[in-house]
Formats: sequence, C-alpha cells, structure tokens
Amino acid sequence: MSEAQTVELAAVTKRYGDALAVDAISLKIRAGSYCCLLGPSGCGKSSTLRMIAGHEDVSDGDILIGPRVVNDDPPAARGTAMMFQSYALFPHLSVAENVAFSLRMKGVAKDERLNRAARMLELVSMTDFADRTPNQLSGGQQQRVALARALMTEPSVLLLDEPLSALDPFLRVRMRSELRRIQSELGITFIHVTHSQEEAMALADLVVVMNEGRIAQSAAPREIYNAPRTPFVARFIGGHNILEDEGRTITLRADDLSILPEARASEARRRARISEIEYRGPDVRVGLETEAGESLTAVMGERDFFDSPLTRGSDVAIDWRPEAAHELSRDG
Ligand SMILES: Nc1ncnc2c1ncn2[C@@H]1O[C@H](COP(=O)(O)OP(=O)(O)OP(=O)(O)O)[C@@H](O)[C@H]1O
Repeated sequence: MSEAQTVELAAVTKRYGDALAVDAISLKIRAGSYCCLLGPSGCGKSSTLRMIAGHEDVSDGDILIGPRVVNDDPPAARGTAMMFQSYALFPHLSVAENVAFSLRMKGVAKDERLNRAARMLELVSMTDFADRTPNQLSGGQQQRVALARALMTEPSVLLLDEPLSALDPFLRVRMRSELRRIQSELGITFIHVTHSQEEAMALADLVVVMNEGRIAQSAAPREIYNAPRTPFVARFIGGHNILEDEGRTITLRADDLSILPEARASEARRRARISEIEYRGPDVRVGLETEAGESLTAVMGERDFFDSPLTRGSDVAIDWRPEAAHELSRDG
C-alpha cells in the first residue's frame, strides 16, 4: 500500500452555472485518519468528494494531497481511489478478476495480478468467494469486492461516497466496523461521505458537518456531540435541546435534562408538563412542554425511568447541571 497522505482544502469553491454548491471551504485531514463528511442532502458533500477525486473541476481554491496541489491532475495521478454507492462490478467476470481488473488494464502479468487480488480479498474476508460472479453474492459481499477493487490501485487516500446506504440496517452496522478495521490495518486516509450522523460518529476521527455548501463544524465525534457549535449542528446530530436561557442560546443533551417532582420546582430551572412518553428499549424518551412554551426532550435510562415511572399529562420540574449547557453561535 502507498503511504497515507494529508488532504487539504484551501478555500475550495464549486459552482454549477450560477448555483454555489461548495462555498470556499477550508479543511485539513490528517494522514492516516478517517474523516466523514456529514450533512443533509444537497449540502455539497458529494461535490467536495468528487473534486478531491478529480471527477469534478474546482471553481476556485486549491486541493492539496500531501504537499502537492492536484487541481489540474487527472484522477489516476492523484493517489486516490473512489468507492461508489453502486458497486459497478462487471457481471461477467469472477470476483478475483473484478478485483484484478485495474492491473489487467496496466498490463500486469496474470499470476501477479491474481496473487495481489487474493491478498486483497483476504483483507476484506472474501477469499472463499473468489471464483463466484457478482450475481452470486449478497449486497454486503458485493460491497466488499468493490472495496477490494478500489484498494488494488494502492491509493494513499480512499474516497467513499455513501458506501453503506444500499445495505440493510443489520449489514450496515457490520460493514461499518469492517471499514474501520480495514482503514486501521492499511493506515491510509479514508474520506467517507454520509448523511447518517450515527455512521459518522461510529467511524470518524474527524467529523465535518456541512450545511449549504459550508462547514458548520469540524471536530472529533465526542466534541461534536458534547459541544455542537451552532443550532444547525445540534439539530442535525440529534439528541439535543436548543433553548434560550439567561439571554443566551444554549444546547443541552437530552440525557442531561433531569426530571424532578413538581414539589421541587422552587429549586429547578423550569416547570413543565409531560406531553409524550416513548419506550425505546435501552431508554425512554420523554417529551416536555415548559410553562414558557418550549418543547424539550429528556432521555432516561430504561431502569431509571421505571424506578419511578412518569405519566403523560403530569406536571414536573426540570433542571440541568450548569456545565451541561453549551452556548451556541449563530448558524452560517
Ligand atoms: N452536476 C450538477 N449540476 C448542477 N448542479 C449540481 C450538480 N451536482 C450537484 N449539484 C447541486 O449542488 C448542490 C450540492 O450537491 P451535492 O451532490 O454535492 O450534495 P450532497 O450533499 O452530496 O447531496 P446528496 O446527499 O443528495 O448527494 C445541490 O444543490 C445540487 O443540486
């Protein structure tokens, strides 16, 4: 495998005609790290990935891979490889031949290319399927083959565009841990586009949350979760309340909100009425309407909830530790 490389974006902009898809974003991705570009549909994450790959021109700004500006390099000269959402395997070739295909194009001798393909199939735990054709594989298996094929070119940066979105939820979680294992075994840089905050949290060293062509926040998953910077980030990653408190806009994790008996209202920060109770297995989500008309959510561990169950329509008091509140900046 090649050596891992840093990827740096310096004020990178993408326009399609008059439409601004990516708006002067700057970002440094450490060599050998796992980065997730996260955001809702249309926020510019795929355009960003395609510009790094060289499948899309940069309208403005620079893309650096390692020390080199690659804006004008063709995709094959960048040391990147791309894995797509649709696996695009050749139906008439065996798994081993699919994986070895890029080497065949380069004129590498058959023995050597099949040897290298075998090593790659071992990495993705597909050795036993080498002689099958793609239509004899499950979705998850096809995806491993596509991953092995992308890695055959020995990229220093692997780009993955929604690689798990076609899988059922069970397989998605399994492949997620496989991706992480493969990335740490190879030690190369992975840049993975997703709209799933759960996927980004589980995989990434660096989560880059995008909104309307800009970076809303880029940080380690725990920092994003514990201290979202803007209302957009807090809403998008979920599990947070946003409220006005003492002239500030603050965010509070739903599991940092304590529900107290109404009798303790004098020592609590808000009075509220329980509007909804949702059982979710490991925990229970409690919807609350405060006297001031705010809709808040508390999440309690399943056992804690049933130690002293609450009922819909009852009046309670709510409180939080001061250190659980984080002040938000404005969006944009
Ligand atoms: N080839 C194109 N021509 C014109 N506009 C485009 C093109 N590709 C993307 N766009 C627009 O640019 C914006 C960003 O698109 P992009 O595909 O990068 O977003 P995304 O975050 O990856 O969304 P999704 O998750 O839906 O793929 C969108 O408004 C989209 O409509």
